[in-house]
Amino acid sequence: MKVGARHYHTIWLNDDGASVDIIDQRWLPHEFRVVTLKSVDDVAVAIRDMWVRGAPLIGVTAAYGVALAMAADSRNTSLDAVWNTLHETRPTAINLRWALDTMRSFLLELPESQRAEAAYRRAAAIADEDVDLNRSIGMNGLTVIREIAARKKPGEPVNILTHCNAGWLATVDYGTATAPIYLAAEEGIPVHVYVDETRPRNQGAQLTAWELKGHGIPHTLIVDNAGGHLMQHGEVDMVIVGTDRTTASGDVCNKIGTYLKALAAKDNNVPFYVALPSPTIDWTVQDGVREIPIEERSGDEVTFVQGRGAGGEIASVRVSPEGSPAANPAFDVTPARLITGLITERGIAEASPAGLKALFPERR
Ligand SMILES: CSC[C@@H](O)[C@@H](O)C(=O)COP(=O)(O)O
Repeated sequence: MKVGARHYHTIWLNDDGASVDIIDQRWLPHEFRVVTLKSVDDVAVAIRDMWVRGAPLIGVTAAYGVALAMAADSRNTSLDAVWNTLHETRPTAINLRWALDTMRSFLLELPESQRAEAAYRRAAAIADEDVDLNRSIGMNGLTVIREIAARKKPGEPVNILTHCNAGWLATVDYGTATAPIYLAAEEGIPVHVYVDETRPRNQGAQLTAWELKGHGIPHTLIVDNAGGHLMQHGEVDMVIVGTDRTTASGDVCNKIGTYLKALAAKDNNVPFYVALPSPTIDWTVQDGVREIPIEERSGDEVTFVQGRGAGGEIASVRVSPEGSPAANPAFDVTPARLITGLITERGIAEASPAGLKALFPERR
C-alpha cells in the first residue's frame, strides 16, 4: 500500500540479497523507519518486541527468519533451533507456527546444500501468497459492503467499525479486515471507518488511523468504550476485525476487547464479520476459550502510554499511580455464536465446524 507516493510492502529482501528489511512499527504514526534484520536473533526481537506485529506478518517474518538461519547453517539442528527460537516469541498468533512448520517440512526434503537458496524462495512465496489471500478476502468482503451500500441513500457512507490493526501493516499488503474497505473505496463506494484506539498498545490510533489517512479513507478515531454507544444509535452498519487464531469450530481469538465489541454488535443487530486467511485457522483446536494460549504482556504497556510530546520527541508517560499493579492479557476469544461470518479467501463461511468444512473440504 502507499506511504506518500511510494508503494510499500511491510517486509522485503534487502538489496544485499540476504538480510530482510521491515517497516519498524514501533514509531508509527510519528516516524516512518525501515530497519534491516540480519540474523535469527534480530528476527526474534522484531517479533517479540512488536517491531512487526499482526498474525500474517508475524508468520512471514518468521519464514524469512528461517531463511536467515539456513544461510548461516543449513543442518537439521539449525532448522530445529530456529523453529524453537521463533516459536517462543509470541504464543497466540497461529500463523507463526504455520509458517515455521511450512518452512521446516519444505526444507527437510532438500539436501543441505540447497536449503539456503530454497528457503529464501519459499519465504518470498509465502509473502506473495499473503498478498493474494488478502486480495481475495477483500473481494469476498466487498460483496457485504456492496449489499449494505445498496440499501443506503446516494452518497451516504457505509459505516464500518474495526478494532486493533488488521490492516496492511499487519500483513504484507492490503490487510485482512481492511482489504474489503480499500477495495470498496477503489470502487467508489462511500465508506467511513470507526477506528477503536485499542488500548494498551493503541494499534488503532497509531497504525489503522495512519493507514486509512494515507489512503484517503474517511475515518474517526474512537475510544475503545464508544463502540456500544455508537451501535445503539445506528451509527455502525457492520464490524470487521481480524484474528490471530480461529478454531475449527469458528471461535475467534483477536486483540483484547474484540469480544466486547461482538457482544455489543449482537445486542444491536449489527453484523459482526471476521476477515482471515486460511493460515490463521488452527484446525487442531475446537474450543477457543479453553484451548488458545493468551499472551500476557508487560503491565508497563498499561501503566504507560507512548506518544509525541509537545517538543516533538517520542516519549512514554505514566498514566497510573506508581506501584499500582496492572494486568495485560493481549487477546480474547469471541465465541462463534456471536459472529455473522468468517470472510476467507475462498468465500464467507458460517462460523461453525460445518461452515468452515464446507469451504475447506480437504480439512475433513
Ligand atoms: C490481520 S491481523 C489480525 C490480528 O493479528 C490483529 O487484529 C491483532 O490482533 C494484532 O495483534 P498484535 O498484538 O498487534 O500483533
